[in-house]
Amino acid sequence: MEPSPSSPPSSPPEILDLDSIKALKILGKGATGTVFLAHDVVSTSSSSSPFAVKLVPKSSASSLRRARWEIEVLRRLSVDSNQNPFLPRLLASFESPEYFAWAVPYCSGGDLNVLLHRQNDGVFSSSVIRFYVAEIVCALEHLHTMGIAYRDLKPENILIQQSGHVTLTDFDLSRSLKKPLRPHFYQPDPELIIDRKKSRSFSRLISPTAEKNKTGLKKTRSARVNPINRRKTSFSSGERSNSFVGTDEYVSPEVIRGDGHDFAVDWWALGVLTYEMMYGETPFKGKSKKETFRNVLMKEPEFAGKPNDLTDLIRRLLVKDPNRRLGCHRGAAEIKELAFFAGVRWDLLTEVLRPPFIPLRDDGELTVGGFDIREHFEKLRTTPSSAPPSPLRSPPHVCRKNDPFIEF
Ligand SMILES: Nc1ncnc2c1ncn2[C@@H]1O[C@H](COP(=O)(O)OP(=O)(O)OP(=O)(O)O)[C@@H](O)[C@H]1O
Repeated sequence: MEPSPSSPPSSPPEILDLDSIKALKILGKGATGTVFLAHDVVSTSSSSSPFAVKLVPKSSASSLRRARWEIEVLRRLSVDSNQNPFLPRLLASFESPEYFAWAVPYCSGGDLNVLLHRQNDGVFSSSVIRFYVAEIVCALEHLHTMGIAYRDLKPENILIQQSGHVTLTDFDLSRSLKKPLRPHFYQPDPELIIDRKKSRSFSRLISPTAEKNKTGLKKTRSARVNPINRRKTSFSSGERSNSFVGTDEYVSPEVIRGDGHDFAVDWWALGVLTYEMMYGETPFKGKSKKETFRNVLMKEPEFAGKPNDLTDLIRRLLVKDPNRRLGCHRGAAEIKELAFFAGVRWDLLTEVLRPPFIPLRDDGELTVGGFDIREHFEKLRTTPSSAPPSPLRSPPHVCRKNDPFIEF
């Protein structure tokens, strides 16, 4: 049973002791915070592995609210009975008058944007897309059953764990909505739960219908829309939100129109993401934000080549009317039933031992020395316009392609 949004964690997360940790490098910098790779310099345990620490300055009421909310979501995801393999948990947190800091497990494979960009033609094969989309569907399904709309799905927010499985990150734009009342909303189709005994390699967990993508379209990084309120936020029934949030190429028509939105915004964004993984570019990108938004509202996505199960999935997710969009009635169950996922053993996803890309192990070289996160924060605070020192920046993550996986 899912805990209610107000369920307390089974054990309170620890206080992050900044005196006992050192940062090894900067993993990423977003609009609100800086994420460090850190390790515990006090712990004598040989098993203490590096973790990620996000530091968010209390620079405005909105950053304060969003950081508090992100910690709250992570706290809920850390409740024993509510953990999900494709979502992070909170390891520890700390609040000072100037900032919030919190620790989550380190994802050594970097993000999906970098991984996609590193492919020769900037696209994934349909079997790789199937693997990532299946895991993302499960993560979104879990959030939705908690009553949380994620609202910021994009490649930059999908991290690759050391195991090669995905983790969603960045919950500051997510929103608590009333859980769907329809009784069968999240009931999986029993026929999708298939024989557990077969191989644990993902290549055998799915149908071998990989069709090669032949486009070589260029990849661009999507820009985040400032979370501004288009209209006064109102929750008439608690089921819809009117705030205008997201990343412009990923924003759904209902958000642009300011109609109010619900969980269907995540299924729209999943359609954009899947398209981007297939073609290397998002479907509605224009020369300006205005043109992008016009395309989102008016233009149908273009598909090169013959229609197939993958384009069918994307087409159904990119339906402009949220009430006719795939997932709007029975949630993830509707998506899991599509032909593109035929043969996927949803209950075995985490047991796939050979995901498409496995990060190279770099833990050994990482756990020596480091710098003080607070000193780094102070330096940035006193020189606000200066960029973070470049040597601290993370080099592009290197993943090894999992050769057996790409065979089918
Ligand atoms: N657990 C993690 N392991 C490895 N890298 C991480 C982790 N968490 C975050 N990162 C890196 O840091 C980047 C920024 O993280 P995050 O998106 O949480 O920050 P943000 O300030 O909220 O960004 P945004 O502007 O998108 O809101 C990510 O894109 C990723 O590259």
